Amino acid sequence: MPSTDALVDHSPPYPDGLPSPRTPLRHRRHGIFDIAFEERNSDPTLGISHLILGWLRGTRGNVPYARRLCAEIFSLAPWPLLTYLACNIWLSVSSALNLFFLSRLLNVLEDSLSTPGIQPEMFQIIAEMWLSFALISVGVDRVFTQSRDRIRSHLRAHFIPKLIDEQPLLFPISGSFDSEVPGWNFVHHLTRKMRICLTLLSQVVVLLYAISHKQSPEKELLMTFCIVHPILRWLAPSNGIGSEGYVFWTDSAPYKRLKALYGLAFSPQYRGDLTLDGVTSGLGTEYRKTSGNLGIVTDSEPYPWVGGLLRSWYWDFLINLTLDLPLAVYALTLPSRMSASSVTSMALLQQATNTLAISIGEYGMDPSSLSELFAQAKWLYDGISYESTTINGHMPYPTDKSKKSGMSISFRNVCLEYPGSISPALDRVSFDVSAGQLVLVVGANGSGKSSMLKLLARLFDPTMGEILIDGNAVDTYNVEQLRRTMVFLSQSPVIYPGTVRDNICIGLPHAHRPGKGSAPLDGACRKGGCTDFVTKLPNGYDTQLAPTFSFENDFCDGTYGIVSERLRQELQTRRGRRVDISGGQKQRLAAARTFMRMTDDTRLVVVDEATSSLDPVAERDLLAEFRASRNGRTMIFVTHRFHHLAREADQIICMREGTVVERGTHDELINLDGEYSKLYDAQS
Ligand SMILES: Nc1ncnc2c1ncn2[C@@H]1O[C@H](COP(=O)(O)OP(=O)(O)OP(=O)(O)O)[C@@H](O)[C@H]1O
Repeated sequence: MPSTDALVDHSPPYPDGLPSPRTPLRHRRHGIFDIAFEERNSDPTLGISHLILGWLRGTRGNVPYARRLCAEIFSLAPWPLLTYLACNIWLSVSSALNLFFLSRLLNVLEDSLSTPGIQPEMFQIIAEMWLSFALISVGVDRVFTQSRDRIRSHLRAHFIPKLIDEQPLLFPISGSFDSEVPGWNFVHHLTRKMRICLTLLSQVVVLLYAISHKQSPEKELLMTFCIVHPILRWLAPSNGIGSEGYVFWTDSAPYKRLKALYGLAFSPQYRGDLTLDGVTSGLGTEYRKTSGNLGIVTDSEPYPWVGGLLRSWYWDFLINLTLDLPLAVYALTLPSRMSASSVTSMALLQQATNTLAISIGEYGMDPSSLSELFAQAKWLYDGISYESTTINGHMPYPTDKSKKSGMSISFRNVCLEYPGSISPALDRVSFDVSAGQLVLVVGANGSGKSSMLKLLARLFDPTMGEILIDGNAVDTYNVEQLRRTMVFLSQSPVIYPGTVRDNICIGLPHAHRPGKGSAPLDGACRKGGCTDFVTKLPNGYDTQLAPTFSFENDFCDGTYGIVSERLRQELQTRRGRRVDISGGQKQRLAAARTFMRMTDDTRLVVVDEATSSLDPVAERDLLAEFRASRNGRTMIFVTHRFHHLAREADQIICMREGTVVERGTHDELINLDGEYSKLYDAQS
């Protein structure tokens, strides 16, 4: 298998520290959806001790990372962090405090009912405290947001550059961080856990306090009934699905088709092509027909809050029943003792029980376990200290900087198999390219031309065989230095989010970045054939080609609520206009980028089918510019339209199905009447 970081997903298959699932998967059906989940702890005799032991075993290894992250965050932003924690503590206990004041107020009310006209100062104190409490809550809310944003800014500024500096193209970021601000998820969920626990604790204390201060004989009974609901809610067994997470999918063809039709009808990106493809009507009819095929089914996605998914119906029934138990018992069994005061007390107790139930529900919904959070801390430090698995040699390249020459390349029985593919992309490929040669690589689609060239830049390593550069195995050289001497213009050039200037100068060290209107930038632009269209852009080199940021996501597209047309236009002007450029212009811009990167150290230039969108004149001019910049460098062209390069090439490598079938000059190959002559004739 090719040993390459770009190919191999290094993110842990299962979060470090979590027990690796050994039990078989269980499946359930929910409407048109299939659900799969892992059943943990199927042996009931192992019980809770097994769970705790498993948790400890899984988490222990990551505790040092979590501790290190906590310490690092504290040293980065001590005051914002302390403020954030203090706010969290306040917000945790505020609902309990609220209840406490309410209970005190009701007690005073009760007392004043039995002894009219007393305790006006008590009323005043409670009212003042209540008001201050409300005011403090407003303040805390704002300070909470500010401290949160400060911590996030510190984390972003601290961790992202560290992660980016460590071989950004190779580190498998996706799957390891679920936040744009590394470390934030850890802080957020850890404090959330603390908050939920504190909330629960304070609410239980207030509830017990409220009950214990009642001077009624049924106190114990009440206390029991108030606690039954939360306890039941906590302990009610789930049917296995909710305990660790689950995946769901559907095989329903009509449902998938409905989704696709919806996407076609409402996604602006398809509009133009749909019209060109003649799909201007009939989508509605198709939708109606498919909808009929699907029928009336349960198609709400099986999220945990969907009724009946997590617990059996009788547990849900019991939980609901116990919610109103205190009031029901009070009303049914003790009617003789009911008074106005006991009704208000009951209302209070009921509210306390409900709040507690909500908090417990929130605890149950908290998706991240501590072990996952600790594993996230480990991922972060793994990312920072990430070392590429690509073998990095110690030999500098070029070995002799003063000698300006091209790169000599040899492939010896090179094979490449992409992970998961059924046939090799390259099968025992061998050839030699001398320094300074102009080489043409030709062959049908999928014959392995691009794969072969990517091996030179060590985007992948061969599965078998050997590649030599200037007579030495490619992995004896320092990868970075080797790559710096190669310039690639690829088949589908990417336009990066940024300005025209950013796009041409990307990859240049900051010190070498040209200023406004500098000669190297103008030169690269001219050689790439983009001077004309760039000068016509609204801001020339500084035209933004794609937005550098976007807040368009599932929740928000820069608007909130129902906005007027005037507001939309305001947003449009403020957001800045995105300039779209054509496919050919993109190729020209990418070519300019390639010329910009050519320096005295460049030993190899690879142009991989990079002129497919250019008009014939632009293609001819661009290839002429490349040839003019040869200057002793080795140059490899991959192209399907090669007749005007064929005679000039020192060597033509002709490929078919991952192997080199013919190799030589044009004159040698054309008379063979083989693959090459077939391809050549097809162009004429
Ligand atoms: N990243 C990849 N993962 C898996 N398979 C790949 C990958 N890239 C290429 N392939 C497969 O490898 C084979 C060779 O592809 P390659 O792109 O090298 O051919 P090509 O000669 O450059 O084709 P074209 O002329 O269409 O550009 C193809 O079968 C392709 O499907």
